[in-house]
Amino acid sequence: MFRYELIGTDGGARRGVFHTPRGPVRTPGFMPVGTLGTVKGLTIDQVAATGADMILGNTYHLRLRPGHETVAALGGLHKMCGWDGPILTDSGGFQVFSLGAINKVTEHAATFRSHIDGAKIELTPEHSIEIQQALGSDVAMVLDHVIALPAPMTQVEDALARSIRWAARCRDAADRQDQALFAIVQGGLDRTLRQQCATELAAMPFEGYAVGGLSVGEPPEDMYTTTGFTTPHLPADKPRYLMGVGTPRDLLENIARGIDLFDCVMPTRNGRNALAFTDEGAIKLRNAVHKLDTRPLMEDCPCLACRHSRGYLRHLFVAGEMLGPILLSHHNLMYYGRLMQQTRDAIEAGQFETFKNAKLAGWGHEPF
Ligand SMILES: CC1(C)O[C@H]2[C@@H](O1)[C@@]1(COC(C)(C)O1)O[C@@H]2CNc1nc2cc3nc(N)[nH]c(=O)c3cc2[nH]1
Ligand SMILES: [Zn+2]
Repeated sequence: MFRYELIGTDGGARRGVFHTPRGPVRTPGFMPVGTLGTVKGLTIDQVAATGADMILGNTYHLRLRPGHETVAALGGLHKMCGWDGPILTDSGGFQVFSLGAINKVTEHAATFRSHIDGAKIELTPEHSIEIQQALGSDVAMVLDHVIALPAPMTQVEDALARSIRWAARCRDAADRQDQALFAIVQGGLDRTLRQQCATELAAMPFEGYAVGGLSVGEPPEDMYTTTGFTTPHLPADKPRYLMGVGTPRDLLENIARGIDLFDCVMPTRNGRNALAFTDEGAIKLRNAVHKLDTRPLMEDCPCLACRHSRGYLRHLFVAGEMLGPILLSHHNLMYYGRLMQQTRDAIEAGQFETFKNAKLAGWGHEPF
């Protein structure tokens, strides 16, 4: 049902395919974030046109609204959204700690109040799996205990140990052949803790392995270092997914360190805020400098925004027209999708290092 096929490597970079019952996921690959069953502002066909093979949904958000039983009654996440490719759902581990109002963590569960109506919700490893099964995602994530960095070492160790125990409970609860379960490595920025955690989870039967606890505000170099000493301890025959990452530079730096899959709100969130990703770095469309610019964002981009001029896009944002965020979200996801396609080609050609350096040079020093 689920199989990771390693096609080739170039240094630390891997070119592969993650085979799933709903189709193949080309790696390295980027997953657009569809938190509430929609990639904000885009139709599912527009998302497909960006080259995405798999999209992400969120257990925490969908549990609160419209509710996992409602999603199930509407035929499950795929049918409800109209996406018949693979869907990965995050477990709620991160959202409870980043969005959930006052939460309490015991061995049994993470308890929080809904940020929507204040209802008290108890998220156990078993309940997270139950929700993800009701949503019908192809890949489920274990429930983990994510803590904000920086944190005292004792707190990092405590959350790490709980995350491993919760991963085992998720493994026991996840009994569907058609739904993969990915483990999540924690351990802060500590080399020893990360390697211990990766090794312990690698000894358990998971279909994939995520590196969690990063992209939480740490300096990019610390993220890259941490990924670099974690991936060698993950199984080479399973996909590796770096959660919540990142900028185009983050993607290439982490692909160089053995990461296969990514998700991040940046392309869509920044798109809604008039920031465009291009090979020359970020373009802030509200800037007056674009007022009379007749050029598209990028000459060779097939997206919906690049049929128009920068001047028009700026006008849409200045006027507060809803088309602005829609067009720029499409461009940014197309940029990420094309970047991943170019990366896969570069790895196959044994040119990844040259390709990465050329991209970094084009993006400049403070790219995004
Ligand atoms: C809260 C919100 C919407 O999620 C995004 C975004 O803000 C923001 C805030 O600032 C940026 C960095 C741009 O990204 O951080 C989030 C992206 N970083 C991230 N997502 C994660 C999801 C995770 N899920 C689980 N189960 N376990 C994890 O350890 C985990 C770690 C993660 N790290
Ligand atoms: Zn474009």
